[in-house]
Amino acid sequence: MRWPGGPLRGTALLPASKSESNRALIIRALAGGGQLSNLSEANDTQLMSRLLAHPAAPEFDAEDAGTVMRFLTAFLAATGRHASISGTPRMLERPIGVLVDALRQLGADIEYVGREGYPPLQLRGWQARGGAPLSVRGDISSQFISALMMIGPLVPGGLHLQLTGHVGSRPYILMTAALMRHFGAEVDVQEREVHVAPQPYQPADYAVEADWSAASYWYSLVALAPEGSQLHLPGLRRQSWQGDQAIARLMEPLGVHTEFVDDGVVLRQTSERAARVAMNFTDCPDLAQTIAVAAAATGVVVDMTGLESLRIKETDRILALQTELAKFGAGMAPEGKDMFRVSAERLHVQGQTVETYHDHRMAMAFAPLALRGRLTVNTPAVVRKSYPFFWEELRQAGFEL
Ligand SMILES: O=C(O)C1=C[C@@H](OP(=O)(O)O)[C@@H](O)[C@H](O)C1
Ligand SMILES: C=C(OP(=O)(O)O)C(=O)O
Repeated sequence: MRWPGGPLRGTALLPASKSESNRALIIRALAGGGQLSNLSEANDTQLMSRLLAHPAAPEFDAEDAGTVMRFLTAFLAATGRHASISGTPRMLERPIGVLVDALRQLGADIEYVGREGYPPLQLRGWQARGGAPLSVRGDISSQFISALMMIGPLVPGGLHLQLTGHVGSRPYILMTAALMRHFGAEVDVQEREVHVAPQPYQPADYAVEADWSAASYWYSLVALAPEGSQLHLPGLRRQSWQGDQAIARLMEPLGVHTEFVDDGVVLRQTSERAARVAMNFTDCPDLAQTIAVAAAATGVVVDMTGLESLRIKETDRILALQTELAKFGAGMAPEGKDMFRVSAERLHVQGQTVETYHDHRMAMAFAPLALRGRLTVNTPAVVRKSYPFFWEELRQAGFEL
């Protein structure tokens, strides 16, 4: 792919939020009704929708979708299903023990088919128990906590979670609480405690917002594009439940200003770039790849912390970033405990090929480098997980693909 030159301008279409969509689908199934509009086109959402259409199926394939694996396991357990649930080879390397332990304490009969602590799982019904507080680690994946919260209204006496460890991805926990309340649940989230009352969900309608994580790639494109670039992204809200709205703040030092307009945002490139910044991704891990590549390309040195969960996502994202950034003369070096410094003297884009490691975010995070030279992205179809029409939008924006 390559960019023909000149500023980047126009409007780009975003997919709807897959995190909101996948929560709304689970909650609606438990509420027994409600109209969901603007559901995501992402494969992760299409998959969730298809699987929930046949809840009595004997086998479920969560593919490479973490939210599907974790949310559906809790849903199937709490609704007393007898079924197996599996996924891609990578999914079988992503932990699920914290969730299984908690579900067992709530009365679910679950067995590991293979390795202890990992999918695939065999579910054999549930004899609901409730009442006692459950201690749940918050430092592996917030998806375990969200999964438990969503079945909370079905737990006799309600659900009481005590969160231990350093809680990551907290905005996703708050998003879960917000959507549950929208469907009539009573949820209270404190620093280390979550309470869900045993009050049934009510059917409700919900219109899903556009996806801020997907928007991050357009922020990066505006940051790297020639002077005078500006872009309109419809569908994003100023009041958002998505923690990845943090991209608006994180991209200021990389030279992108956000203006909220009636129907979304307008991004403008500014000439004000920081020489060096520190950023923590504990609350927004999915933005780390976007920022790492954009920082390397704009010459901003970024000290990144809060990256612990990146090693257990679609791929080991730290290793993938280090390997692929090195091809462009950029580095992501460990600096003491838990910190990585991204820096590049001068980034050279001259015909390199980016590997994507079955990770949609690797493909989309590196794509903006095409503004600086000819670039090949291997297995581009990986974007289907969250943003199936990403390449089509780039073509519309003027890229030669
Ligand atoms: O709940 C969610 O929708 C998500 C939570 C985050 O995962 P972790 O909680 O595992 O960090 C995030 O990375 C993922 O893309 C979506
Ligand atoms: C980590 C991600 O998704 P999941 O955990 O739901 O597979 C992601 O979309 O970046």
